[in-house]
Amino acid sequence: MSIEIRSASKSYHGAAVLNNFSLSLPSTGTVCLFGPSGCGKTTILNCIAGLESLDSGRIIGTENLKISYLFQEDRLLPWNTALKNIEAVLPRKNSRALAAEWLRLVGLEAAADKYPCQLSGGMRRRVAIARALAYGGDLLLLDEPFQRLDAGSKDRMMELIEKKTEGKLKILVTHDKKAADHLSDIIYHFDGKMIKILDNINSERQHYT
Ligand SMILES: Nc1ncnc2c1ncn2[C@@H]1O[C@H](COP(=O)(O)OP(=O)(O)OP(=O)(O)O)[C@@H](O)[C@H]1O
Repeated sequence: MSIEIRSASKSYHGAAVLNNFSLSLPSTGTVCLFGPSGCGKTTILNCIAGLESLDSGRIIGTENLKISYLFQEDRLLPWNTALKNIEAVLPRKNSRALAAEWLRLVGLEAAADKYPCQLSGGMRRRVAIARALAYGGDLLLLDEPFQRLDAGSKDRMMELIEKKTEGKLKILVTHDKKAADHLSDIIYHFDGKMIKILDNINSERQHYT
C-alpha cells in the first residue's frame, strides 16, 4: 500500500485550504504533519479518510483500505459505556473480552461501565485511542492523539501505539514537538506547502529554515 495525494485543491466558502498540493506517503512508518493552527492538517486527514471530497485532484491508494481514524474530538458514543464504545468497532465474537483487554491496555479496566460524561478528558482520550487501535485499520490517522493526557499517560500511549501498529502506516497530526520527534519517521512542516524537515526512513536528516 502506498498513498499518493496528487494536485489536491480544496476551498471552504472561497478560501483555499489546499492549493494544488501533492504528497507521496511511504507504505509504513509514521509521517507527521506539523504546522500552525488552521493550515489544513485535519482537512488532509478528512480527505484521505473520504469524509471530505477534494475540489480537484486525486488521492490514490486508499481504495478498499481499512482506516482507523482517531479524530481530534473523542467522538465517543455518549449513550454507551467505555466498554461498549470499544465493543462497537469489534467483530461480535469475543467482542466483550477483547474490548476489556483494550481498556486494560490503556489503564482503564476500572472504568469499563462508566459513560463518557463520567470520565475525565484524559480518560475519554484513552478510550478513543483504545477504540482506534481496536478497530485495527491498515492505515491510522491520528489527529492530536495525546491532547489532555498527562505526561505519564502520554508516554504509555505513545508506546502502545508504536507496539500495536508496527508495520502499518500512521499519519500523525500534532502540535506536540516531543510526540512528533518520538514517533515520526518523517516530519513535514505544512503551511500551504509541505517542507520535509526530518526523514529517518531514508536515514537522512534535512533541515530547512
Ligand atoms: N467544514 C468546514 N467548513 C468551513 N471551513 C472549514 C471546514 N473545515 C475546515 N475549515 C477551515 O479550513 C481551515 C483549515 O482547517 P483544519 O481543521 O484543516 O486546520 P488544522 O491545520 O487541522 O488546524 P488545527 O491545528 O487548529 O486543528 C480553517 O480555516 C478552517 O476554519
